[in-house]
Amino acid sequence: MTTTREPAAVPADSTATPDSTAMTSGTAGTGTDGRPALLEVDGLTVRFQLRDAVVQAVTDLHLTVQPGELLAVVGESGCGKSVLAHALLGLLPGNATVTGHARLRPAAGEPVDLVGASERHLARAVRGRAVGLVPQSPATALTPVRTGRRLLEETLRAHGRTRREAPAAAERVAADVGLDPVDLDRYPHELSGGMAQRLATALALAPDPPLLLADEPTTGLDRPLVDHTLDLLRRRCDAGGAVLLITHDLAAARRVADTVAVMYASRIVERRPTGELFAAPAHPYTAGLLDALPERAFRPVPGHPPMLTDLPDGCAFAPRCGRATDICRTPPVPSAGVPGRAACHHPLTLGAPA
Ligand SMILES: Nc1ncnc2c1ncn2[C@@H]1O[C@H](COP(=O)(O)OP(=O)(O)OP(=O)(O)O)[C@@H](O)[C@H]1O
Ligand code: NI
Repeated sequence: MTTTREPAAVPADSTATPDSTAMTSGTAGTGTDGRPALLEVDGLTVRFQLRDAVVQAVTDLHLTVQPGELLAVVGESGCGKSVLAHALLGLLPGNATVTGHARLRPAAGEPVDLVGASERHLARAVRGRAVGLVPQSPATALTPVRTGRRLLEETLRAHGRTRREAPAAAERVAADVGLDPVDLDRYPHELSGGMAQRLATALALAPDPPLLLADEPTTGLDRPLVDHTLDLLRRRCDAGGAVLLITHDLAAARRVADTVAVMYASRIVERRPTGELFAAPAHPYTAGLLDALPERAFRPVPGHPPMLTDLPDGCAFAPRCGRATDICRTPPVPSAGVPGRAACHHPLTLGAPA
C-alpha cells in the first residue's frame, strides 16, 4: 500500500522552510532546530566534453539535505540523477568538468566542499565513511573474487569493527536488507540481480554513513522487498540519518520521502515537501509525471526529453508543455529548485518566479 507521508523536518508552509532564505540569501541552509544542513549543494554544474559536443548533465543545481531528511530526486531517464550522485563523490570520469559547491557538514569531522576536495580526502574521509553510495548497477560494482560475507566483513573492519565483531555485524546488516545469511557465501556472479542489489545496499549501510546516496536501490526487487528497502531507508532518517534517494518510482518517493526534487534535462525544476508536491504540483512537468501514474490519468508525458548536448536557452520543457508561450523561450527564474517555487513561467499553483 502506498501511504502519503507528511514532511517531518519541513514546515507545511513552504515559504517558511528554513532553507528557502538560505537559497535566496546565499547563506548556509539550516534545519528547523538551527543546525546547518548536512549537505548544501549550491550551483552544482557538470559538463562532459565529447569530441564534438558538450553534454550538459547537471546545471546550476541547488538542494539541501538536513539530518533526518529523506530527499527523493525523481525524473526521466538521462536527466542527470546518477551524474549528480557521482559528482558528489568525485567519481566522474576525466572528461567531466564540475563547478559549484557541495558543502558537507558531518556532525563528526571537518566540513568539506565535495567539489574541489582532493581525491585523497574524498577517498579517506568521505566515500563510504561520510557519504555512502548504493550504486545504480551493483552487479558491476561488486568485486568479483570475494564472497558477499567477505566483502561485508572487510568493509566493517575498515570502519572500526574488530575481527571478532565483524562476522555477527555482517549477518545483522545482511538481515536488515533482507539477505539470507546463506546467500552471503556466494560470489557476486552467483547472485541474482535482486540479491546483488541488497548486497550493495548492505555494503553502503555497513559503515553507517551520516549521508547515504541511494541510486535506484530497489531495482530488481519484488514488491515486498521494494517496500522493505524503502522502509529501511525511512527508518535511517527517523533515527537521524539522511538519505538522498534517486528513483524513477514516484510511488516510492511518495511512500518515504520528506521532500521531492524533480529533475528535468539537467535541472531541478521543482523541490517541495512530498505531501504538497503530490497534492498540488507547480511545475507542468511535475504535473505530467503525476498524470502518468496508473492510479491517476495513466497518461504519459507527451514527447521526449531534449538532448543534453543541445538544450534551448529558455525552458527545456516548453516543447512538451501545454502551457508554453513565447516567454518560455527565456530562462525561467529561479531555475534552481528553490523550495516551494517552480522554475516555470506559468506554474500551476503557488510558485510564481521571484
Ligand atoms: N561519462 C560520460 N560522458 C558523456 N556523457 C555522459 C557520461 N556519463 C553520463 N553522461 C550523460 O549524462 C546524462 C545524465 O546521465 P545520468 O546517468 O545521470 O542519467 P539518469 O538521470 O541517472 O538516468 P537513469 O534514470 O537512466 O539512470 C545522460 O545524457 C548521459 O548520457
Ligand atoms: Ni541513473
